[in-house]
Amino acid sequence: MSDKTLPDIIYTKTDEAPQLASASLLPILQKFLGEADITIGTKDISLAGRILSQFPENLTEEQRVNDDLALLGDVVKTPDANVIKLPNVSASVPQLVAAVKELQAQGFDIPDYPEAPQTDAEKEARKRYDAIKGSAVNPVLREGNSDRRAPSSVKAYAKANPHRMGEWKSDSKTKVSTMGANDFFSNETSTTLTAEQASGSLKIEHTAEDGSVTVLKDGISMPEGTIVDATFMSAKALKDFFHAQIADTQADGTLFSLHMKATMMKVSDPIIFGHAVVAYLQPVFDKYADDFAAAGINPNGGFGTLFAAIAEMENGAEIQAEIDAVLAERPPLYMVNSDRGITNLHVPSDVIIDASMPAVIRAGGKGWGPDGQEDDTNCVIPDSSYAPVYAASVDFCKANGALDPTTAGTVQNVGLMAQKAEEYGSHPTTFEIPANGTVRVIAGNGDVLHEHSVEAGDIWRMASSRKAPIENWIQLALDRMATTGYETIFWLDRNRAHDAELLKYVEPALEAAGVADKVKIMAPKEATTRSFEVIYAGDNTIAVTGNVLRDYLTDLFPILEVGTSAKMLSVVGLMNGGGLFETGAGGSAPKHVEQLVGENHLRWDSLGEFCALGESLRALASAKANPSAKVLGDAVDAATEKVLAEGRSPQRKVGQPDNRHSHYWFARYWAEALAAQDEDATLAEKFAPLAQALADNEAAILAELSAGNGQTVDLGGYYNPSEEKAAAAMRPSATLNGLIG
Ligand SMILES: NC(=O)C1=CN([C@@H]2O[C@H](COP(=O)(O)OP(=O)(O)OC[C@H]3O[C@@H](n4cnc5c(N)ncnc54)[C@H](OP(=O)(O)O)[C@@H]3O)[C@@H](O)[C@H]2O)C=CC1
Ligand SMILES: O=C(O)CCC(=O)C(=O)O
Ligand SMILES: [Mg+2]
Repeated sequence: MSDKTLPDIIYTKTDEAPQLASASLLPILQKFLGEADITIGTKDISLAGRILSQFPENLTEEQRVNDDLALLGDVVKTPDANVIKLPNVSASVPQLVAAVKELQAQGFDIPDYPEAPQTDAEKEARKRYDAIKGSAVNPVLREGNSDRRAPSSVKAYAKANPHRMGEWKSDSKTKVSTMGANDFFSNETSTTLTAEQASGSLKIEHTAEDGSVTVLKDGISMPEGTIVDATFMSAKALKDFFHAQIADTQADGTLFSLHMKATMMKVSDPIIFGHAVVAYLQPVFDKYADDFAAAGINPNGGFGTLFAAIAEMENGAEIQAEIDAVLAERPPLYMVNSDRGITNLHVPSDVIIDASMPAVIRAGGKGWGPDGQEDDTNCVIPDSSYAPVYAASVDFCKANGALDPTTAGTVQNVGLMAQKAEEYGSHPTTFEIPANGTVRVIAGNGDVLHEHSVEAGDIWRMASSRKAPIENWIQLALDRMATTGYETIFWLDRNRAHDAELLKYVEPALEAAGVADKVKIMAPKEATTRSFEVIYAGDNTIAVTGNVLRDYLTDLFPILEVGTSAKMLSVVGLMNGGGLFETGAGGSAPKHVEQLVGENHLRWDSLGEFCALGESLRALASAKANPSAKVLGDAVDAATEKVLAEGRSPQRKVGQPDNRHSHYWFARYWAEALAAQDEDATLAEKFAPLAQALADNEAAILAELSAGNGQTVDLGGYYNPSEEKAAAAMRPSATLNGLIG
């Protein structure tokens, strides 16, 4: 795209803590880059922005919002792309409903989210909301594979300043429980498309026991060489599993915790979550089945929406009393917030496996119980594809104690991600099966690629991985291996259908590169144990994984090694050239917003933004032959290292330095590094006075940044905060603002 209106670097506007941090950081970036005539501008991919962009006909001219996600989806396919991507909300239904309510209250005349659409208008609204829901941004922007690792400065800092780690005891009752049969892992079949099969489009058909055929999806076109998997989870087996786990947790005397990813797996996982909600309250769901049906209750939203709906029912008090009685008999639930009584089963997006399991493991196998105390927990992870990774982690820590951050090596990741690879691209082809029968995937030439006998309620899905992304991923892994010399492991299980197809690409490529004897191929469970052995010994390894493990491991290992995944370098080399620079490997930290609003302290660490910026500037330097961009980028790295070395990162408690203070120090160290370098005399001259002024005004600036500590903050909205109010809160230093402009 040669759109002259696009800035050199696009900085995304997202949600929650990263968006608040941007209100302070972006003006600094604009000032610094502006001195080198580099433009940086925003595109809005926030949840609120994405909702508003889909209902132009409901809005006034002034209220209308451009569909920036669609625009960025095109940009990332161009060789000029240079996008800094901050984490955004991947909304569950309760979050989406809350965002819609907030926007309506702000005067935007958008429709309600229709839970059970009836009219054509409701069906149309639901279709648009379904496209916004869940992980709707990352799959669009990730037109490349993922290279995530802790920068060496971050590792060095963690070794010198270790974070707190919980103690692991060998008699810990914490464990991971998984189905192991009749789940996605065990039912999977996989095949690679031949030219003939790819010549026409694929369709997915359901044939009921009475012979009636329903086309679940057709017109799916995929190129030759695409790996196509299909599988299903048996609803009956899942229900039995949850009941068995509730009993098992009771017997163990631990907390019941459910870990999945209802955001990224936006079709399958809310259904799985709903089954857990029903199982936990089974006697109530049985007794009040007719009342619940009449009230249109959908358990997939969790206890939160269930309790709210019950409160509206005539016999609501009676039902709630029965629920309380049932819960009193159940094992205690792992809590999201014990002060407010929010359990694991309240909201499907509160406990997200990539962040939640590392937190349990870092804490020494502990979760929070309803009494506000830490306890051992049964970590229930229904599907057995990746649960063994966490089981092996727990076992390793039980046997060897907690990881010691002062001596630990590192696990880097090269992840297959491009073009909606694997399960994370499967939502349009995931179905809750309406009736007993057979599901078939039929190729353009009539070949039946997959066939499964299914029962009503089973969750069936098809996923695909294209050849070009796979080849790019293998090459990226080999490049990283050559650069680092680290032990390189492809986390692939020969006994898993999909992985066996993937290995048909991987093994010949390793042979051709002459490294087949150097690279290891290990199933996820064994690869986990091996990787722990390596980092406990102080050595380093590269985990070459599929899309889901990319996600899981780039929280797991960073959180154990360096205390957070916020400080990760997260680079997506785009397949058509250009780069997407993700900031950190974590999310949008909703708890941080609560703290800012409550006591005017933002503990968000922008180190991920700093790392992404350095990479983005160097990419710009080579793409546009702009040597000043390289000088700016190298100075960013110097400043980032100094922020770490001097302990200028945000602290957790009000009264301590926060995100705003860290931005001041970053700006100052960046200006100092630019003034001190001798590659670009013009830039050095421009930044010397700014560096001086930032130093001279240190006391005034820090005092002004801290002046509002402890007060409540009005942002004018949660999903759609007022830009003026956010700027006022995040830029409280008149002195700093005067210098930055
Ligand atoms: N790339 C993306 O776009 C991603 C988006 N998400 C979205 O983020 C939201 C929250 O997800 P969740 O699973 O809770 O994960 P988060 O990463 O937002 O939160 C987990 C915890 O990690 C810590 N943390 C994360 N980032 C930072 C940071 N920069 N500075 C300091 N601490 C940090 C915080 O812990 P502490 O309590 O120690 O402060 C936080 O409470 C969801 O809406 C989810 O969909 C999630 C992952 C990736
Ligand atoms: O897109 C999302 O919802 C989450 C992405 C994520 O967790 C990751 O890429 O690490
Ligand atoms: Mg993640």
